[in-house]
Amino acid sequence: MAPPQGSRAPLEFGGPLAAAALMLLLPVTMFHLLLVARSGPARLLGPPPSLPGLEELWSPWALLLCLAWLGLQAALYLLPARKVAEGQDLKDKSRLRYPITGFQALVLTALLVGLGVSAGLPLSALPEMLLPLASAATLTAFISSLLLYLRALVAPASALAPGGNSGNLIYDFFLGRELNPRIWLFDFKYFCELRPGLIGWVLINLALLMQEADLRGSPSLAMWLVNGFQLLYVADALWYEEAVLTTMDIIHDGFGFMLAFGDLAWVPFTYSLQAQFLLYPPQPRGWPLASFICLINAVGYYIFRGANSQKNPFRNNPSDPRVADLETISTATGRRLLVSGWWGMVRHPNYLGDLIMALAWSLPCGVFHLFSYFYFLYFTALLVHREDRDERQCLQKYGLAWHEYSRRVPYRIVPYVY
Ligand SMILES: NC(=O)C1=CN([C@@H]2O[C@H](COP(=O)(O)OP(=O)(O)OC[C@H]3O[C@@H](n4cnc5c(N)ncnc54)[C@H](OP(=O)(O)O)[C@@H]3O)[C@@H](O)[C@H]2O)C=CC1
Ligand SMILES: CC(C)CCC[C@@H](C)[C@H]1CC=C2C3=C(CC[C@@]21C)[C@@]1(C)CC[C@H](O)C[C@@H]1CC3
Repeated sequence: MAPPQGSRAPLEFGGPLAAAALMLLLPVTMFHLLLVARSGPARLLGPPPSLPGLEELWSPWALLLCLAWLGLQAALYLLPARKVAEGQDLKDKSRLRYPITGFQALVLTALLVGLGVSAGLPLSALPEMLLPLASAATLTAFISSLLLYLRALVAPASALAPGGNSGNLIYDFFLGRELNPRIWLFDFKYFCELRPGLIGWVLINLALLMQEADLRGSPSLAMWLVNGFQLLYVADALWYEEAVLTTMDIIHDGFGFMLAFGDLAWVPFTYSLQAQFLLYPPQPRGWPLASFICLINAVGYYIFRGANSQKNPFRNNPSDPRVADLETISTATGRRLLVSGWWGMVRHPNYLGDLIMALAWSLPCGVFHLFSYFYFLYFTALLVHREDRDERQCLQKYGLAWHEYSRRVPYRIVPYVY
């Protein structure tokens, strides 16, 4: 991992002013999207048709529901694990241990929700509560970030993240100071990255599907497609949960407002926008078009999974038989870089697959509404920026070897384009 840099680390995300602007803009954008989504046909640009009153934005019940959800997911996290995985080497060469219970949590949540619905739980009423739930999640993210910031004040220097410790309060609050805040096996960042937000996202999607069934007699084909594609994505992330231990969020970034808000509020409430959109103008889709969209999603998934299933086993054990035949280059750190297979096509093949899937999730909503392409546009910007950050971190880690890799694999995300 990157050496400790503290206040000497170059500022990312445009520095303190941009961090302050993002802390305001991200929640505002999320509420804008939620407001226009329910006023169908949803328009991305321009003001929402009506502004909500305070009673529509805030409810103590929504806060209670949000906390109960976090409590349930925390309890599922702590269930006996099928495996306890080790993270990457820390600064002191030690490794943290992480329970692998994500997929189990998804299945148990599905069982509990199934039991609840059959006992009369009105899941299709959930979409009516999205605004107050988003407010509760945003408040929870702000308070958690504050507590995390305070906790970092007494953390040893070795526990701090390479970025996020500039000395500027706003910037450090945004990026997060402590790398792996945890109490024993309960790792707050790892927990938030995968559980409450991702599982919450598919639950909101399901509630929207049920609401559409209530409204129109049965869910539309477009709604089934969006639910199916996104469930596959979330189930995949939880099935391959261990892979998140090699992402930059876990090995490089501290846990601050960016990830707390991203995980707890942004993911469930904006990643479900396509399903929210589909509730209003009915989107009749025939099977030929649906099959074509499924094909696009399958291609994206094939690249995404193929690339991640080469890099993750390779990082855990370079002699793993699944990747032992791939060509590599050595680096001065002793770690090697893959230069063949998916990682010989572009330098971020997993991002390419992810973007193709993002497109497939918007297509069921038609091609005339920019709103349903919000996720695709945001995600393109996020991944281009993330790739650029990763590129700089890899250049710092691997120096000449990274130059050599970039020479042999000149394109970053899209072959012959970028
Ligand atoms: N849906 C969403 O909102 C988001 C989804 N994602 C997805 O999450 C997944 C993880 O993303 P992310 O952590 O950003 O990126 P990666 O999983 O691609 O990890 C980047 C790291 O991989 C290692 N690496 C890079 N090139 C090579 C190579 N040629 N051979 C071996 N190792 C290499 C480097 O770390 P090192 O060498 O130190 O191991 C680098 O820092 C991706 O599939 C991405 O699409 C990501 C962000 C948001
Ligand atoms: C609010 C800001 C605009 C930025 C927030 C970013 C976060 C939403 C994302 C940062 C990295 C993420 C990853 C995932 C979800 C989104 C966030 C948290 C995955 C868990 C999605 C599923 C993949 O299989 C793994 C991803 C790891 C990174």
